[in-house]
This record gives sequence, C-alpha cells and structure tokens, in this order.
Amino acid sequence: DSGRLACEIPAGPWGSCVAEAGGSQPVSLPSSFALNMGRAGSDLALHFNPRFESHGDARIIICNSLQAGEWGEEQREPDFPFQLGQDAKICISFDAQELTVALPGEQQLKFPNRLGLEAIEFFSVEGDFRVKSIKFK
Ligand SMILES: C=CCO[C@@H]1O[C@H](CO)[C@@H](O[C@@H]2O[C@H](CO)[C@H](O)[C@H](OCc3cn(-c4n[nH]c(N)n4)nn3)[C@H]2O)[C@H](O)[C@H]1NC(C)=O
Repeated sequence: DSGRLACEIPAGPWGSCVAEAGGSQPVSLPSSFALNMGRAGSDLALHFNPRFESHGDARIIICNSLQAGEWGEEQREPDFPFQLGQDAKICISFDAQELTVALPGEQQLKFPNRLGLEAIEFFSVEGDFRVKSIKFK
C-alpha cells in the first residue's frame, strides 16, 4: 500500500495546504470523485471534480463554486493527470484571489476564490477516492 504522504506546498497568505494522498480504487470503475471545501456543504469555494467518465464527460477536471446551493460557472480542465488505481497527491492552497491545486506531474490548476474564503471550515470527499492522508498546514 504505497500511500505516499502530503505535499510540501507552503501555506498561502490566507490559507494552508490541504494535502491529500489517495487513490481511486481499481475494484469498480469510478466514474468520478470530488473534493469539496468551503464554509459548508452549500457554500463551497471549490468543488474539485475529476471525471473519468460521468455526466457525458470523459477524463476532464470540473471545478466550480457553490453559493447558497447554486452552482457557479464551471471551469473545465482537459489536462487529466489521474490514472485509475494509482495514488494521486493533490495539494490545495489559497489566498484572497484564488485557490491553487497542485496535481500529479507538476501540473497546477487555479480557480478564483469567488467566496473570498479565508479559512476552510468544511471539507468533504465524494466518490471512489480513498483518502490516505490529509494534512492542514
Ligand atoms: C449540458 C447540460 C447542462 O450542463 C450540465 O449541468 C449539470 C448539472 O448542473 C452539470 O453537472 C453538475 O456539475 C456540478 C459542478 O458544476 C457538480 O459536479 C454536480 O455534481 C455534484 C456532485 C458530484 N458528486 C460526485 N462526484 N463524484 C461522486 N462520486 N459524487 N456528488 N455531488 C454535477 O451534477 C454538468 O457538469 C453540466 N455539463 C456541462 C457540459 O456543462
């Protein structure tokens, strides 16, 4: 079980690195997983949703915000660095302007901090993604 640990991105001015190592399980073909963070389940600064195959999308990362239960405009990232059954290190940091997601293979993705989030008060994981470690720095 080669769960490697978190990444070392230093905390941003506001935020911190929410580091995660996990992996999608080869047992069942996961259609997608999601990491959600923000103030509450209905107020997310970042819904980070890699889709292997779901909603008619294949191998694309969907990022969005959720404000009072309403989805914002999706940001769609076709550069898809995940492999089924492989561990993935994902590291999220943020400041007043944007959230930065460090992905496997030195890939980086940015998403505007639409909620002006200053602290992560809510964090959830959905789908076939087994979290091996989480570190708030
Ligand atoms: C073309 C038709 C209208 O557009 C579609 O509208 C859908 C509904 O809003 C969009 O799907 C939602 O997209 C949201 C982000 O913008 C969320 O991903 C939402 O799902 C929330 C969610 C995901 N998950 C989840 N992910 N993985 C697992 N296991 N569970 N649990 N709750 C999805 O149901 C979907 O991404 C969007 N597609 C396009 C191409 O825009």
